[in-house]
Amino acid sequence: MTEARSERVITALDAEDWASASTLLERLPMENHRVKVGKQLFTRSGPCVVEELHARGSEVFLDLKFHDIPNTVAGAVQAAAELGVWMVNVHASGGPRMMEAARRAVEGGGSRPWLIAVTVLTSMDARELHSVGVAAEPEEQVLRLARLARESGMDGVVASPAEVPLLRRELGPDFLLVTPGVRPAGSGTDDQRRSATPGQAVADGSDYLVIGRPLTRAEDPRSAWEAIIREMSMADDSA
Ligand SMILES: O=c1ccn([C@@H]2O[C@H](COP(=O)(O)O)[C@@H](O)[C@H]2O)c(=O)[nH]1
Repeated sequence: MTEARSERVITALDAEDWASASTLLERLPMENHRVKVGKQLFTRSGPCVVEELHARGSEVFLDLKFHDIPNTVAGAVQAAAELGVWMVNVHASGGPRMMEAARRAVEGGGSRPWLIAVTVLTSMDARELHSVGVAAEPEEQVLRLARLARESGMDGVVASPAEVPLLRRELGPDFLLVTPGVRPAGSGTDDQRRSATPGQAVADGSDYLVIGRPLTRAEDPRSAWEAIIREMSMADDSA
C-alpha cells in the first residue's frame, strides 16, 4: 500500500445530520479527505450529503452494507456508482449470487467504485456469532466469507484488524482489507468487540482504517487525528 497515511484513514462521519457532519469536518485537518457516510447520516440527509462531500473534495465510502436479493442489491450498487462514490459495500453473507450481481452492476462504465463485502461485524464476539446460528469462531467465519467474496468478484472485505494477519496470509497482498474497530491505545472500545490499535492495524497490513468515535467524540478532533497518524507512522517506520 503506497498511499499516504492520511489517505489510509477513513473518517466515519456518524453524525445526526449534514449540519453536524460539516461542523465536525471543519474541526478536522484538510488531509482528512476520505470519509465514510453510513446509515444514520444518509437516512437523515440523503444523497445530497455525498454531493456536498464531493464538492468539498472528499472521496466517499458509502457504507450502507446492502443485504438483499441479487436484483435489489445490484440496483442499489448501481445507484451508488452513479453518485460517484469511491467505495461501496454489501454483506458477504448475502451469498455469491448477490455479490456477483453487485459486481456486474458496476462493470462496463468508466471508473467504478471499489466494491467490498462485510464479513463478520466487528461488534460481534464468538458468543454473539454463535447466538445467530454460526458455530464457527469469528476468525474462521471471516476467512470463509472473505474467500467467498474474492471468488464472487469483490475487491476486498471489511473485517476487524484482529483478522488482518490471517487474511493477508491467506488472500495475498492485493485484496483490500478495510478495518473498523480501531482504537488508539488506552481508549475504550465502546460497542466494538474485535479491535486493535492504529499501529497494530498498519503493522499487520490493513489497507484502510475506518475510525469514527475516537475522532468524532474527541474534545479536539485535530489532535486526535494527529496522534493517530503519528502512531501509524511509528508502526510503518518500525516495519
Ligand atoms: O464490521 C463493521 C462494519 C462497519 N462498521 C462501521 O465503522 C464505523 C466504526 O465507528 P467507531 O465509532 O470507530 O466504532 C461505524 O460507522 C460502523 O458503522 C463497524 O464498526 N464494523
